[in-house]
Amino acid sequence: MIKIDVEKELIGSIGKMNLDVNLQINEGDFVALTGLSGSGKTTLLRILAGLEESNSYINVAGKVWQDDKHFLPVQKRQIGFVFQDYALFSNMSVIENLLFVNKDKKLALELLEITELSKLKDRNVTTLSGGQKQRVSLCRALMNKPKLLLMDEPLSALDPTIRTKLQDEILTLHKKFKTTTIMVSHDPSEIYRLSNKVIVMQNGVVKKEGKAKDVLLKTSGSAKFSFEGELLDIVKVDVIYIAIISIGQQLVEVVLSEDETLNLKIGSKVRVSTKAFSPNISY
Ligand SMILES: Nc1ncnc2c1ncn2[C@@H]1O[C@H](COP(=O)(O)OP(=O)(O)OP(=O)(O)O)[C@@H](O)[C@H]1O
Repeated sequence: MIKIDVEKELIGSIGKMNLDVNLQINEGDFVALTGLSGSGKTTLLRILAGLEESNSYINVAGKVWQDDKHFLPVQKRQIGFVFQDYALFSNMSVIENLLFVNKDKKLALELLEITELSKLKDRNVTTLSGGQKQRVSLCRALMNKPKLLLMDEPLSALDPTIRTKLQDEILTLHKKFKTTTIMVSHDPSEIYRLSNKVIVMQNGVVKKEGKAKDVLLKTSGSAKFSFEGELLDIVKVDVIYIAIISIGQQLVEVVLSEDETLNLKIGSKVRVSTKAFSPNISY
């Protein structure tokens, strides 16, 4: 069990903001941390890692990492950290990056095998693609068998195909090593696939907590499905109008009557939903 009671006064974009988070996380949980920009997600990870001062109580598997008398420094907190920008040692090869953390060559080779990096093990990390670098970073974070793996938007710089592949590898590694994980993500499909618990932060506090299907799904009533997107354009074709909406990586067209176009503004967020097979659009 991981018990966290974090307090810190932050200076937010509209003035002072209290980061005030009280959580219990079970060992082996995969927690997704989400919420608007500036809500305190990265600061929470940094506090857990011991990179930031705060008034906090942090207890991991019965060991106090931090309370009003103790402050375990970052190198003693058995954590693995994966950042968006990889943070690899650029003068080293793939395997050297891993062995720098821990000399366990058997574990290093096993991690490289799972993430399909075995053939690249002697390559300098600067010659790798973004997806390969992030795999190395993930393997390196697991080399000291952390009690807690912290990942701050690890896949957000990668293109969608590579991203899905890395999600699969993260899942495989999580099943094998059962490392308790907290991952910051803004991507609902990623959160749904990976996590067994979602925490939504807003202005420094936990706004919602629960399983992805209870926290993230917005379909309600008789709506069969529903997507959020951005209205890019409305094009007139003969007597009808077609709204062009970007949803994730896709462009979607929805036919509208002239009346329906009146309240829509190009650039605004819209929701495309369907009841039975008749799509409608609301804003
Ligand atoms: N050490 C600090 N002292 C005071 N304020 C801070 C400190 N660190 C961060 N902040 C402020 O706290 C707020 C939360 O920042 P944080 O980076 O944790 O947000 P976030 O939810 O991770 O945002 P994003 O999704 O954009 O990365 C920001 O307004 C930031 O300026």
